[in-house]
Amino acid sequence: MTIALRGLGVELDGRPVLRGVDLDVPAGSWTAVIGPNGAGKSTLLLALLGLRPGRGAVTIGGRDPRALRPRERARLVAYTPQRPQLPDGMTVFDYTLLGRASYIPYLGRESARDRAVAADVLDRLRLTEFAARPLGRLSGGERQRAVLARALAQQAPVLILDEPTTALDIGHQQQVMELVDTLRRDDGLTVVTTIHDLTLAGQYADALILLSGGRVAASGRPADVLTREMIAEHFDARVQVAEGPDGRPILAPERPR
Ligand SMILES: Nc1ncnc2c1ncn2[C@@H]1O[C@H](COP(=O)(O)OP(=O)(O)OP(=O)(O)O)[C@@H](O)[C@H]1O
Repeated sequence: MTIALRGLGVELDGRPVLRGVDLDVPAGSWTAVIGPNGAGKSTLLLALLGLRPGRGAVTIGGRDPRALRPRERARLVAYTPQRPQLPDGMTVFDYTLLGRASYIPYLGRESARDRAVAADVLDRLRLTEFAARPLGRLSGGERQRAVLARALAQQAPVLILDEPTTALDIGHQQQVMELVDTLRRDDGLTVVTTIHDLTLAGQYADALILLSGGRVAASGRPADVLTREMIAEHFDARVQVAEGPDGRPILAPERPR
């Protein structure tokens, strides 16, 4: 499902946070939104969901998400926020089932299929052993995977993830990114994610969009965006950029001498 933004502008508290942002995400591709703290990345994702009013046009599969009812939106787009509020007393399984809410009739109960989908997602995220555990008794990384489980249970064709790997160790980072990529390839999901780990972004995304000061500073293939000069200019960081085995860039921080 294609996603398009044209001339997006968002103001918060009377201050421009995004200005003139254009974005095209082809169906079945993965775009990573990168940029320094405060650049507007999370705001961009909320605008894609139709949850941040602003100027310009937003379409997902040709439809304006701002015009959708919550149930319709939930079937079209699954979203994980950067800092989700979790009901600490709820079990991981019941929380994952919340992802099925848009399929459950009003005043109805979840079906056997809803429970099967939730169980399958927990299995794929290696969370089955935590299914009966309340969310308040999970580690930070386990909580983050539970949030992803709820989103994947929605089985929406578009997945929008705000910093999905921040609390994860390197093994779980790889596992989550691989799972998302498998879903993209096998089920044709369209993925947009913010991510601070630039090497990880470059390894998985088809395209990067670099936001800086609310504007698009660069966009394109990872090797074209993740250059030493771009990182210095927009992140004020010194890095070495090496070419990985598949031609994708690998960044290593370099201490100033
Ligand atoms: N609800 C809000 N009201 C007012 N200003 C906001 C609000 N949310 C974000 N901002 C401001 O908008 C700018 C962009 O914020 P945003 O969260 O989109 O940045 P980000 O690129 O996701 O940052 P980070 O990497 O730190 O998560 C920041 O200057 C932030 O202070």
